[in-house]
Amino acid sequence: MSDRIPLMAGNWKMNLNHLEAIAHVQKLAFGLADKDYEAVEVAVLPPFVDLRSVQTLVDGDKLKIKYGAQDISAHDSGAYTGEISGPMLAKLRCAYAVVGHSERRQYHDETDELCNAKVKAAFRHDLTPILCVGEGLDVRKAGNQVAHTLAQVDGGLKDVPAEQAETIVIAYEPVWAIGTGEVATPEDAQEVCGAIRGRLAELYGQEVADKVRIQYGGSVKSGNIAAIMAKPDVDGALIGGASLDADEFVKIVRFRDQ
Ligand SMILES: O=C[C@H](O)COP(=O)(O)O
Repeated sequence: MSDRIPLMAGNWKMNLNHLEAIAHVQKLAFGLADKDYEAVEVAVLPPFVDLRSVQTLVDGDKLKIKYGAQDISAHDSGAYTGEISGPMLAKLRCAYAVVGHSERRQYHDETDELCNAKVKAAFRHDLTPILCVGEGLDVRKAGNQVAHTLAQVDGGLKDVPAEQAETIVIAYEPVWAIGTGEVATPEDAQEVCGAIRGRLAELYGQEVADKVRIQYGGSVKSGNIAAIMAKPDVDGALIGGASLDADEFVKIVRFRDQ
């Protein structure tokens, strides 16, 4: 039995302004106010402009909800218009920074090389990267999902030492299942999450591989989370659309109640 603590992270994407963010986190806090969820770590990943509001609420009310950013610059400062740096996120006491979400790879041409630089930038500032990997529909149809995803893992972790790698979170998100309602089967999720852990063992040894949390992402809802979480190599979920509904997100966090 794994002692990895599941991580349920809500990726709000480009939704909820800073006022809506406050109302939303208050609803989550209310829904998670008892002790039942303590064995699950809960995080929200709001747009950058919401982070200060979320920080103020979490600090002020001593909430256990963690928060992080949806992206991070590979650079620490300088003439990079529009970018947000690791030191800025660390100053806001972010716990996490998402790296290489498929929407960044698709719409902003983010490569494995850039993702690797962002992973290192996050570690430089004590932020935990959530490295997103996963195949598109064409790759899945060709049956190459494992090789494709492991190449992204290799690229993202290049020259990352074991003591950092053991703290990373990897999110397996088959692109064809994101926002489509098309959820991967628990077996699909396990196939690739298990392969990712196997690759981590090859790269860093089994002890490190056993510490890394691997999430599944793609049309997760309260109705399918329990079956996905029953798989041995799935340690949580990266939740998009369903995380915008506070009641639904709380139900996902409480997957063990089902
Ligand atoms: O980061 C979250 C994923 O892209 C999944 O999004 P979704 O739950 O809306 O399918």
